[in-house]
Amino acid sequence: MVVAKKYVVVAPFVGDPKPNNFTIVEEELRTLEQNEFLAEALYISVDPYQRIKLGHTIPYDMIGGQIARVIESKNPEYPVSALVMGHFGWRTHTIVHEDNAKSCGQKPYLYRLPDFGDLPVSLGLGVCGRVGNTAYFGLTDICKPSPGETVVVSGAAGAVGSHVGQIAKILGCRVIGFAGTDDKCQWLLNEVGYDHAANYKTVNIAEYLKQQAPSGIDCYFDNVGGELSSIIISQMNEFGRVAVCGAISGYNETDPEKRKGTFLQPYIVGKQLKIEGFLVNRLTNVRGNQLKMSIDKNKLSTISTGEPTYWPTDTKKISFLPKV
Ligand SMILES: NC(=O)C1=CN([C@@H]2O[C@H](COP(=O)(O)OP(=O)(O)OC[C@H]3O[C@@H](n4cnc5c(N)ncnc54)[C@H](OP(=O)(O)O)[C@@H]3O)[C@@H](O)[C@H]2O)C=CC1
Ligand SMILES: CCCCCC(=O)/C=C/[C@@H]1[C@@H](C/C=C\CCCC(=O)O)[C@@H](O)C[C@H]1O
Repeated sequence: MVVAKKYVVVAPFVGDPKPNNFTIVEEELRTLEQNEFLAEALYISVDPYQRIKLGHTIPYDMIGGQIARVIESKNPEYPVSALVMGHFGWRTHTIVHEDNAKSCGQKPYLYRLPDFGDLPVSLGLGVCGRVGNTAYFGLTDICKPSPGETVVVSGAAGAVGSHVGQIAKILGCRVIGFAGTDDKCQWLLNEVGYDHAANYKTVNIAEYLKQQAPSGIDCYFDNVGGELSSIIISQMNEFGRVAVCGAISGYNETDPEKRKGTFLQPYIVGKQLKIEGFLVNRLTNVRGNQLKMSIDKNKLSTISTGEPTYWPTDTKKISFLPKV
């Protein structure tokens, strides 16, 4: 009999998530029924949305995507040793019934990974998975940048932002990023390929943008929300486009007073801006063929020719997950 270990959220998140928000529980798994398979986690994704996905009554099993290997199967579509991406949560072993997995709220819920060749399969959670798709579809479907335009990215050194910058450069744009340390900014400039990068904690953001984007901003990929975003949006050109991807500056903030923002409507109306929020699942569902292509061919072939680049993250044992 297989005993799974899983993370259970036992205390609500207040501020930064902490180890005592979780406990690890052992779960004895039953034998497989027809059409089920047993998946063993190889890589588990730790993402900002996991702390704000609401509607759960404590205690609940921690959510999240993982790359897993099929180690036992009664489903010919998922034979032993196949690799899958699935939203199984933070757990070591999962009995998966394809129909149940497909009806869970977080699409894309379950699919087999293509052969990644020499590339690490963890990319199925990164550039060849939701991270890459969020960057690619958010930028190209919503910002729709043209060559020569100026694109600003917040959360630029994060998983999504570092890919947005690379894709924008591939599309021929001038790219400016904001990140929270000088080291991250150097990395953006020297390795990721951003044209300009600044530490939003120490720089005068409005002045910096006037210097580095003297002709104004055409596209803004917003990962953070809050005051940084308000300053950027107030400097956009006529018909500028904003892809609102996330609002990480507020995820740990429990004081509603600190979430109040600048009155932006005059800029939005005066400059006739388009500001659109998105969840990557909508864009990948609409462009389902491209999602398949991106994990089958496009992303992998562009990686193997050198762009976009990915930076594998150190992997840790499951006991380290809350610290990540
Ligand atoms: N819409 C969608 O479908 C999806 C949205 N997202 C969103 O994309 C965003 C980025 O996700 P991802 O790249 O995976 O995250 P990462 O965890 O890789 O990076 C997030 C970065 O955000 C920065 N950050 C944290 N707090 C603040 C703050 N107060 N102000 C400005 N920056 C801050 C931090 O960098 P620093 O040190 O530079 O501050 C941090 O490293 C998130 O908002 C996430 O919710 C992600 C996936 C799908
Ligand atoms: C202010 C919320 C911004 C969330 C951005 C984000 O990281 C989205 C990630 C999605 C995630 C949906 C998570 C929260 C959405 C809240 C609304 C809801 O459906 O409850 C998940 O579904 C897949 C990620 O791409």
